[in-house]
Amino acid sequence: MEFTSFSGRKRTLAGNTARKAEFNEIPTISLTAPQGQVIAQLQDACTRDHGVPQHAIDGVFATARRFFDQDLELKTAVHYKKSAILRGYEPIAEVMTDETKKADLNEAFNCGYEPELDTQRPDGAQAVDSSLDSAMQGSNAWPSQAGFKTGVAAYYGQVLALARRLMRLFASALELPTDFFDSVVTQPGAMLRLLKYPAQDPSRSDALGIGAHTDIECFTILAQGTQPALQILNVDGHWIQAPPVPGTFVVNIGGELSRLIADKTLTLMPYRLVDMLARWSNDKFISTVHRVLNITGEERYSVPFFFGPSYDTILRPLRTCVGEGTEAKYEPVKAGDYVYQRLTKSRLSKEEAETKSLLASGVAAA
Ligand SMILES: O=C(O)CCC(=O)C(=O)O
Ligand SMILES: [Fe+2]
Repeated sequence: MEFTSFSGRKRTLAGNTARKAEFNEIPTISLTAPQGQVIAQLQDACTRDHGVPQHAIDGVFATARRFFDQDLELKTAVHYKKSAILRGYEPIAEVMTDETKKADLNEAFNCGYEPELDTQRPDGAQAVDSSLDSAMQGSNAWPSQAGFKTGVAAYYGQVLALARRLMRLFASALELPTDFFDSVVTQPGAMLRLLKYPAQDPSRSDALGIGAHTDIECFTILAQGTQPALQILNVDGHWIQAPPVPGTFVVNIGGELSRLIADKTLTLMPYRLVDMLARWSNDKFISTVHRVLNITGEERYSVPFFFGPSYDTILRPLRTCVGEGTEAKYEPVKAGDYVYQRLTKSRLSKEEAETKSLLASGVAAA
């Protein structure tokens, strides 16, 4: 059995069931960065409160519940296929995250960065800078539900501030100045996703809430609800469970970092980083494969926040990750174009994708 990621990287699977693992059972990789500096900063970030108030976390889960509880008709008013950049509502079994398998057993809502959601926005910024040209240039599709945007915004602003803090740590871990990424995260490619997995028959282990995949952006800050269903592929090719720990987030991140978790408020999981950072770091940081299998017999909610640079950023292997016999493994790519291509692949048929790109380029309208 094998998993092939978007970039073509293959991982051998030792089996298809997940075993229970101790939370601190982690693969360890060593970061060759100035360890003292990185570790000190990580400790600082991990031992302080993660900074996201519990009421904002509770609020976004309550908002998600209210949204998903509505009639299908109200939800499909913001169906993602109506959006040029695939924002909005994804009904159950329409997205196929693992393109070789069946459609995902979840319903979801996606929204992206807007200055209005950003408590640290530059003064006066009202809208995303329209000169940030990329295939992901566009606006959110907000449902009419009262209080929806407010509930999402209260959480988005807080988790965004945490993500900017973490981005500085990654700069250090990549042997770059701490502020290296600051200018590309003022209007970041940052997508918040509300997810609801229905209760499924526990004997149906072939029905995946989300098929095996790697995330697209630089890292993901995941708030899990109460049901354990997330599984990650460890270095030996075994699926291990990643249960929710109250008061914590899961951050898809490199192994060494996860040693600092202890009982602190920021939970750094043994995931490696996700695809954009793999490209940027020239595979110094490799993305981790994960999936969701909700056989708890209960509904499950989760709220991932996918954080990456502004959509007009060109991702090319960083200078600290190439040279001296290390070739660049990836061609430069514009962040937003990369995200758009990835989202499209699991969401639209070939014909739909072609129509959308014609619309986006103005050809169909002409
Ligand atoms: O629901 C979860 O715990 C993870 C969701 C996920 O992996 C994703 O949306 O990419
Ligand atoms: Fe994911």
